[in-house]
Amino acid sequence: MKKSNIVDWKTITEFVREVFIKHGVPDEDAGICADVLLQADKWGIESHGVNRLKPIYLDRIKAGIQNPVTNFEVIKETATTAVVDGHLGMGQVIGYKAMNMAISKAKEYGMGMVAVRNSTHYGIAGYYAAMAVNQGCIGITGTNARPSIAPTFGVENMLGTNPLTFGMPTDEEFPFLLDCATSITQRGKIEYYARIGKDTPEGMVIGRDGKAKTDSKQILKDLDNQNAALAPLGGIGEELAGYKGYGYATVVEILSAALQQGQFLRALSGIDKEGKKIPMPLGHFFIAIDPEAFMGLEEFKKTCGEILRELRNSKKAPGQERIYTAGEKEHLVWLSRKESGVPINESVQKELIQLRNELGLSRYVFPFEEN
Ligand SMILES: NC(=O)c1ccc[n+]([C@@H]2O[C@H](COP(=O)([O-])OP(=O)(O)OC[C@H]3O[C@@H](n4cnc5c(N)ncnc54)[C@H](O)[C@@H]3O)[C@@H](O)[C@H]2O)c1
Ligand SMILES: O=C(O)C[C@H](O)C(=O)O
Repeated sequence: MKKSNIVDWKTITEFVREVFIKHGVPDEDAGICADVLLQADKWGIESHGVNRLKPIYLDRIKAGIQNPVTNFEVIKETATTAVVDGHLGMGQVIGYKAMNMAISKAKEYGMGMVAVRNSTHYGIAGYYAAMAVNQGCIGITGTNARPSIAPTFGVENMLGTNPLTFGMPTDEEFPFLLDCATSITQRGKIEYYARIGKDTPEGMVIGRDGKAKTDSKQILKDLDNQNAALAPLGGIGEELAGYKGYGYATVVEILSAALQQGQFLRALSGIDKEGKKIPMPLGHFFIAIDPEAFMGLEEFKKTCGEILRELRNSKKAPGQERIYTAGEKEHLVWLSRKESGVPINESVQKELIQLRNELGLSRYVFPFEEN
């Protein structure tokens, strides 16, 4: 077998699924968790893919701060809304079920919204928005997260990197899918930089002294010790309108916590006064809107497509050959990876081999191993 850092989709999906099962996640749920995790890699979002299998999900299950078995409890419901308690189960399973609930309500009543409490990290927000799009709906979702972003004029990491994510069906091959944090960068990207030995670009992270921080490994420690904070979208201070990112991160924090009366801001640090790891009961929200309840799905798709095409066809900046719309680059990455698989960096390769050996999954031989 020729050595390669690329693992085909079937192998990596089965492996990740089995690893979740070995950690106590029931079969069907393990399939959902693997699907959400690997969708990140399919779209080229390395920060939230297989990179995070061990450090986020397995380590948290092992530390007893996240339950492998998900108890999805609907605690309040109307025709168009619901509040769900996830009981610290698997965030991906909770997110999947909650968005499905919002979609069913939208299909029946035009709109549906589900607020979730006591959840855990749900991975890429775009997965859930895309679920709605695949059912012919507009999908909107957000989540709070452990404290990372400093408010404008502050240096304390207070807000999560809080993605605010929108998916829209169009008449094109791929949807409009705007899926990003409300900070310039997010923790997963800094983790990825640390894995591949890269500094974090200046302007994304500040220390308590207000000065830039760029050492990726150190930033991750400092975020936990409250000695670093991420800049909101727009950056530090008011000059490039960082208060807009700060404002949107706050919107996500409010919608994630206040509708379901859950924890927020520093209460989600996941670390107690003695430095011990504790659960971070996260909140999410999921909204589905059925364009059929307005002027019709086909009409919506057509107008949406026209807007996107007009944007892409507008005049390019000097030296630029192409204008993209949100979701397009991810679609292109998928097309380029579809037949091959996921590239795995050396640091993650070691983790996968170690997991395989520890869990007795000897039937998996990865293409990056020595023969
Ligand atoms: N669960 C959590 O707590 C959490 C928190 C933060 C982020 N995340 C996830 O992390 C992932 C990455 O977030 P990020 O902030 O690093 O995203 P990012 O900065 O890479 O931005 C990605 C978005 O920008 C669009 N985009 C990129 N280049 C573009 C261009 N030239 N023109 C038009 N659109 C363009 C992409 O299509 C995509 O929608 C997301 O999936 C997000 O949901 C999760
Ligand atoms: O890591 C987190 O706590 C949230 C998010 O996934 C991020 O990468 O910032």
